[in-house]
Amino acid sequence: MHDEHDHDNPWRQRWREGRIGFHQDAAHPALVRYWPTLGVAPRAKVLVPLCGKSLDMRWLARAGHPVLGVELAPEAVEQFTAQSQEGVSRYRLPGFEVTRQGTIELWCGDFFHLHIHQAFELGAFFDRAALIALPPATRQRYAFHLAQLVPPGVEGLLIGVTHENDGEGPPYSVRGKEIEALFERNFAVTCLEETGPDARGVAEQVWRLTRRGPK
Ligand SMILES: C[S@@+](CC[C@H](N)C(=O)[O-])C[C@H]1O[C@@H](n2cnc3c(N)ncnc32)[C@H](O)[C@@H]1O
Repeated sequence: MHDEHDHDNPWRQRWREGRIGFHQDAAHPALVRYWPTLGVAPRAKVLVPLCGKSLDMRWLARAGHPVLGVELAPEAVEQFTAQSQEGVSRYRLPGFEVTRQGTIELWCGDFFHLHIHQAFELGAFFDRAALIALPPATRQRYAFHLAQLVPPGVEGLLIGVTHENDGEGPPYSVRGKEIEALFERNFAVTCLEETGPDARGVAEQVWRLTRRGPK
């Protein structure tokens, strides 16, 4: 099987070469706008799959949430922790090298290897450019895996994009119908906002997902 940790993994190459155009220099505006409208408990731990070095994690931590980010590229983890003066501690878990800075834990490894027993106490999740970073078949695995990790009642935001070059990515264009087909079985799915296409024809959608099932 393809080893996601492989040095030749395309994402590892991107990070090594600094081709990280997806990174934003501030927390995502939709996180700031919509997070407070979710029913997430104040100190709930937030899972950030495929987290990169996103400042969304700093925003969530400042809002009082412990954060568990999962990221394949050690470069992303190093660059993230270097943004702050705060001390860092490191330890190993099966499949992951964990770096902790304050209330933020970055688990370096393959998201698909994150086991439900390692992901206990997750109270929310935030996906910006995670699902849409993945090709179609892997998106199904992602939706299923996320559903396995979070207990019923847990809420999260998912920020995706659509564009005209269907089939090309990342970022892949993932339309509303596909989001619903991927998640509806296990989540209540609501579109909160759709921004019109920008100059490159890329439109952004903000989704609220609530894990179904008895609490
Ligand atoms: C499009 S970027 C988005 C990063 C971040 N969410 C942001 O908004 O800046 C996708 C990230 O997922 C990471 N990644 C890809 N596949 C992964 C996997 N299977 N497990 C963990 N991280 C992965 C990549 O290295 C990359 O940093």
